[in-house]
Amino acid sequence: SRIKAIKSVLATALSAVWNRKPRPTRIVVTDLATARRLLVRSSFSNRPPSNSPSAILSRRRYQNITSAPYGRHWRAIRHNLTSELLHPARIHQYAAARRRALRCLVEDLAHQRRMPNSVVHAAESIRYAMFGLVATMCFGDNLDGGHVRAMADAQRDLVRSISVARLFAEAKIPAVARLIYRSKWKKLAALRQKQEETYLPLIDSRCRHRQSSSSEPPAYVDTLINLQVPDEDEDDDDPAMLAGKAHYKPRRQRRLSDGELVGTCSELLGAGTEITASAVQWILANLVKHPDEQEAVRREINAFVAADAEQVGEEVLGKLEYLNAVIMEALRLHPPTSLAYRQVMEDDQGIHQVQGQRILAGTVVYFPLAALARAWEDPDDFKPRRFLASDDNDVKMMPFGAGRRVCPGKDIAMRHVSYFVANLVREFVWNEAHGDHAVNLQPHVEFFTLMKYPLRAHLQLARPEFKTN
Ligand code: HEM
Repeated sequence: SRIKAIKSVLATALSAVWNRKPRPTRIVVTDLATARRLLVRSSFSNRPPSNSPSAILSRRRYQNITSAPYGRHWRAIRHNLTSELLHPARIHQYAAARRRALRCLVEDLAHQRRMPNSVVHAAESIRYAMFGLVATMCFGDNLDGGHVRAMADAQRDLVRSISVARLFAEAKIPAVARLIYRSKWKKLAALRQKQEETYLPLIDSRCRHRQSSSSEPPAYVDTLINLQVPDEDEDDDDPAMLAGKAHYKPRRQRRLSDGELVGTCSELLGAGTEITASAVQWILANLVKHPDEQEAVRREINAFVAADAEQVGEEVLGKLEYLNAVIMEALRLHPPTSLAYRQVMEDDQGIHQVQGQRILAGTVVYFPLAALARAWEDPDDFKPRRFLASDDNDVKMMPFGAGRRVCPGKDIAMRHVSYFVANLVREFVWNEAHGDHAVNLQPHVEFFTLMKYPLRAHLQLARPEFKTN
């Protein structure tokens, strides 16, 4: 154990002295108007190199939409997502999958509430339901339940390992860092390996039996398998490309490699599950803390949905103004992605000044989304009504970011969040549990902003005359 201790002291000293890269200048923007002005500029279209496990392990060869530098590859994979899976005309095609996921979740919660101590562990149940739904959108129907759970666990382990990946990302000489932190590197590589082993058979089987039935909506993987992306090695000197012209066609194209396919699917599962499930939890947690607001949401739903209807249908969601106000207020107070950030690119319109400081190309600029959403009266209070009074131009927040890198999943995220919250409030009265199980609104900020103490509550059937389970 003494040798171990000496090794660990040596490792810390070594990494402190010569293994850290010099950091670029960093600036935090805390004023919403400035944030909006900057984020829509073309020079604010890039993020710093990604520190995700997949990017680090592939020595930044596997890029997904979030990690890809602004350019042709990013444009191709982002356009594929927004014009295929997330196209507004496609959203309804996954309604059956949403309904199935909701039914399983309601049954699970109803089952838990009948257990002896009756405290429902809602956080994990919501996350698994959301994961099953997004996995269907990603890989198609007919997924085996055990396989989905294995993927969900692998995904969570990868999210948890982000701080470890950062250690290697920040190393000046990566080979030395890999030597010093050999066991951490091995663990990281094993996680990624496990992910590949669970995803690749699904991708392969999709290649062989694509869209087994014509009624099945296309899966994300189908679009990725067919996707042609510009060849990395091609020169970036085409004038049409440089001018961002729509007719630009790269000379050489290629398909995504297996590693890129896994990384891009993992991005959809991560964004579609962790962030959305976290948003649902924050909303329900606030409704537990504010039973009067919860009752107002339920009253609104019951005014639009027949008492014996199986569910709050998706066609009703747009009419539920109070529910929407509650969702916006929770996103304002607890944006599940707490930070947007950019690495400034060269700009032909000159140098920016922010808060009296010159921003040069290469500077990393942070936009803390929760702090930017405080320009309201009583900013710490949960007051959904403020959104009933404001029109779109008046909405002083941006939980989905802004500019070219704005969240492409905004519409589907709002659909999933409102559908799940509406139905969960219609089925159950969410009451505060006591002692250690009481709702605690403290955040845990990592890659996403999760609840530090996952949501637990006492659930009571809201319409006992109609059997939930
Ligand atoms: C409530 C749920 C969600 C919230 C609050 C959220 C928020 C965000 C934010 C703040 C960003 C960074 C934007 C910026 O830098 O300006 C982002 C990026 C992104 N989001 Fe979401 N998101 C959510 C759900 C989703 C879903 C469901 C998907 C996929 C279906 C998704 C896919 C992405 C992707 C791919 C990016 C990177 C975009 C790029 O770099 O071009 N998000 N999201």
